[in-house]
Amino acid sequence: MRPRVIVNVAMSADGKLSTRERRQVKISGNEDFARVDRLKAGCDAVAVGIGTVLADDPSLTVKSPDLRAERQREGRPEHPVRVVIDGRARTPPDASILVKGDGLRVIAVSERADPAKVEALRAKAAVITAGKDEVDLSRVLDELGQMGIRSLMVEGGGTLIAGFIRAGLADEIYTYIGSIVIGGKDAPTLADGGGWIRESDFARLVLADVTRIDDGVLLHWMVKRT
Ligand SMILES: NC(=O)C1=CN([C@@H]2O[C@H](COP(=O)(O)OP(=O)(O)OC[C@H]3O[C@@H](n4cnc5c(N)ncnc54)[C@H](O)[C@@H]3O)[C@@H](O)[C@H]2O)C=CC1
Ligand SMILES: Nc1nc(O)c(N)c(N[C@@H]2O[C@H](COP(=O)(O)O)[C@@H](O)[C@H]2O)n1
Repeated sequence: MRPRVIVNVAMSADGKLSTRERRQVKISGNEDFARVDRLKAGCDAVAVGIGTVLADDPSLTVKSPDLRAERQREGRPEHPVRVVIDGRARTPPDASILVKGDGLRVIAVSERADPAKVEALRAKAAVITAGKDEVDLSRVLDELGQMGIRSLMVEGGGTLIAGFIRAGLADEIYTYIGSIVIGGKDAPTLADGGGWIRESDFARLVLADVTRIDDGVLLHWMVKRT
């Protein structure tokens, strides 16, 4: 059974995830970061693209000691399984996602990844090879499902999220819209890459909830199945 895919991003009022040079920006306030931590703690796994690892060096750990303790009481590991979608095996061996906090890591690579880099990563993570040039996200979800993962939070960035949407694999999207304008036509957005041209290809969403948080607003969308 494939995991349910829940996308979460924070964007500026003009829809940007970071600056045009891909520098991380604090968009969420404390209340929203706490919500993100709860969402992550409720999921079996959390994924980012290699672009986010190289730009932000996130750890993707659960930050709240109470939430980590709750997971352990429930017989779950302290942190969700941390997953990097990394076609060419470019994850640095000292990346925070590999060295901070206990628990399983999964790196999903394509057949084009350098075998020596893949072998080096195997010392720190389970490696899934799926897809010829790009990572085949559908196969990755199948493999994660076989590992018992039922829910996957996708934290970004925009290229990876577009990949999940394009493949029809995203189930829910949380967008926190903060009270800043970042600007720049080349700054990352929720769904980067080539985008879609035909209206029939656009993902269709149903608005499930709207909540004021900090100085912004949280939108919770369900992705319509076509
Ligand atoms: N505000 C927020 O909530 C967040 C912001 N960000 C920002 O996003 C930026 C990074 O985003 P991106 O550069 O778009 O990188 P990304 O994190 O989306 O990674 C994209 C890369 O993943 C690899 N990939 C392999 N297979 C793929 C597939 N099937 N589909 C898509 N990608 C695949 C490709 O090498 C691709 O270039 C950073 O500036 C970061 O700060 C990232 C996460 C959350
Ligand atoms: N939810 C949210 N709000 C913001 O304002 C952000 N800048 C981000 N960024 C993403 O959060 C991840 C950080 O992970 P760790 O704290 O290192 O575990 C990372 O993927 C950022 O891009 N998110």
